Amino acid sequence: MIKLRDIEKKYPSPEGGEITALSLSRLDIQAGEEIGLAGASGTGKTTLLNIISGISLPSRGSVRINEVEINLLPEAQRDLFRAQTIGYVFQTFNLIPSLTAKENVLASIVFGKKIPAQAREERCLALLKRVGLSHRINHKPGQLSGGEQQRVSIARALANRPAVVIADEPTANLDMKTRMMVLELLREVCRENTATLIMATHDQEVLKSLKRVIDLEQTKEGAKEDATQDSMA
Ligand SMILES: Nc1ncnc2c1ncn2[C@@H]1O[C@H](COP(=O)(O)OP(=O)(O)OP(=O)(O)O)[C@@H](O)[C@H]1O
Repeated sequence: MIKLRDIEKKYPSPEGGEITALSLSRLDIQAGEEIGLAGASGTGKTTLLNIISGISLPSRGSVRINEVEINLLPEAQRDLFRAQTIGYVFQTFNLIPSLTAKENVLASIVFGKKIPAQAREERCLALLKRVGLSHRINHKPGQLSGGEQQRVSIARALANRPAVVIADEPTANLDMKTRMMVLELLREVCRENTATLIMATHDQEVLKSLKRVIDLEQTKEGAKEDATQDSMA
């Protein structure tokens, strides 16, 4: 359901010339898969997540999600497609500081779907309950722990019942105990919603627990031309 072909992402270098942030000949991801993205700092993990989600466009190549070539969509349509299809869990949570946990989740429901206000509210409360935060719905991000904020951001990412959940280092800012709990929660809720999960991480324990890992370091060095080859960790 996700197909990437001949992807290249270049950025202008501050010193002049260009930086190739990502070069990937082919990547296919099936619906419902759980994928880990590995590779040292700077190998292009965030770049790839941003390209899959349509946050940024590749310099070359095509990105198809459910047969829609998102890199060809005008920006407004691409934004709507992303809001309806993709849930993004950011490393730094990216919650709106002035809104409560419930309002943060509510704010991310796409109004284009014409969901009645009461149903929206019920969905938010159900998601916050699912992530174990029924007792914190009126807390603002500054009144929540790191693990709690990350759980709000998971609830928010799922608010539109996305087909694809993208998580960029979802456990990086959490302590050891919270890390595995947040990770398991993320995987469980994706399974319940039959959502595809794509997760960039440096965490070797997390990578070991995943069936399919794509190592961008290897693709970058040319050791592995085809990133669809899996590494069973
Ligand atoms: N806007 C930009 N302009 C110029 N270079 C950029 C830009 N964004 C990223 N890069 C470069 O592209 C490369 C890939 O960056 P990216 O953030 O995707 O790496 P990453 O694998 O996610 O790293 P990390 O594990 O440290 O988060 C890096 O070398 C980075 O310096």
